[in-house]
Amino acid sequence: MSEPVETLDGWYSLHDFRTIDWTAWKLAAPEEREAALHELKQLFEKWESVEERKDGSSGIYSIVGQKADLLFWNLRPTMEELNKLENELNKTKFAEFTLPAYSYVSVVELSNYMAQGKDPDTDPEIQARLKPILPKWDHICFYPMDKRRMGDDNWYMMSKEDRGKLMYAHGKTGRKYAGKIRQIITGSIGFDDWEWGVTLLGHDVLQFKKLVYEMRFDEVSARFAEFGPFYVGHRMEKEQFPSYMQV
Ligand code: VOV
Repeated sequence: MSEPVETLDGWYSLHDFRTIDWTAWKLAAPEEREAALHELKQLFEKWESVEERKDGSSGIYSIVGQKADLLFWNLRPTMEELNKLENELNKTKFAEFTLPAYSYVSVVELSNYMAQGKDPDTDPEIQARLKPILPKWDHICFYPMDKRRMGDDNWYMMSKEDRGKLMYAHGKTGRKYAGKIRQIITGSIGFDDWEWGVTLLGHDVLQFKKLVYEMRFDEVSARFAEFGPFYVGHRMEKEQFPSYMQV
């Protein structure tokens, strides 16, 4: 049997994709729309204060294309907190004008393929990666993925050493994009339909295409990666929200 790799697990993650019911929004009275936006602003402020206390992190994104209009991405120390937060959002007036588009439940994950003998509980760099305050970079790309289990291309039947070599080459490709793209890998085995969520943050949207394309040629992606739907979008400040919703 091949040996599993140990994972370090950090904050829990909920990617909550919504579609706006523009017809209902347009039909609503201006006071109703204003009240909905005011209530939502208060919720965003609450998320901001959680982030200031470093008890979690949140991002609001506008999604391009018909798969969704908005992404609310929240990271929290426990899954219960995410569940509470989701419920709170669902009870807002604003949520009455949204339809669920997609959601993804996972936990920030680091695998110890590249373990360097650091103590994960005290090492500040590892802790910052496990409990990431989302960088305020302009663009986001999210997709779920699996590692293939088919015939000779079965990731889970390979030795840890061989998997480690492929992951090393993967990391080498990724590091070429240092400063351009930040990746946050979240593990979702047992939580959601795919094995990992890949979230990329960048200053230039084109760099997502360049990185994902280049990685397709790495053996680990070429032989083993299966991909779900891709979502791409732009970060929004809470102050931009009223003009985004202006009709
Ligand atoms: C900025 C780009 C970038 C960089 C630097 C990077 C580096 C690294 C390192 C060093 C490691 C291993 C240790 C750890 O940190 O866990 C990983 C781990 C992982 N990655 Fe990665 N990855 C990137 C980017 C990056 C992308 C774009 C993808 C999607 C693949 C593609 O083809 O579309 C991806 C996937 C993953 C996954 C699913 C894992 C977990 C695999 C497992 O079996 O456990 N990743 N990744």
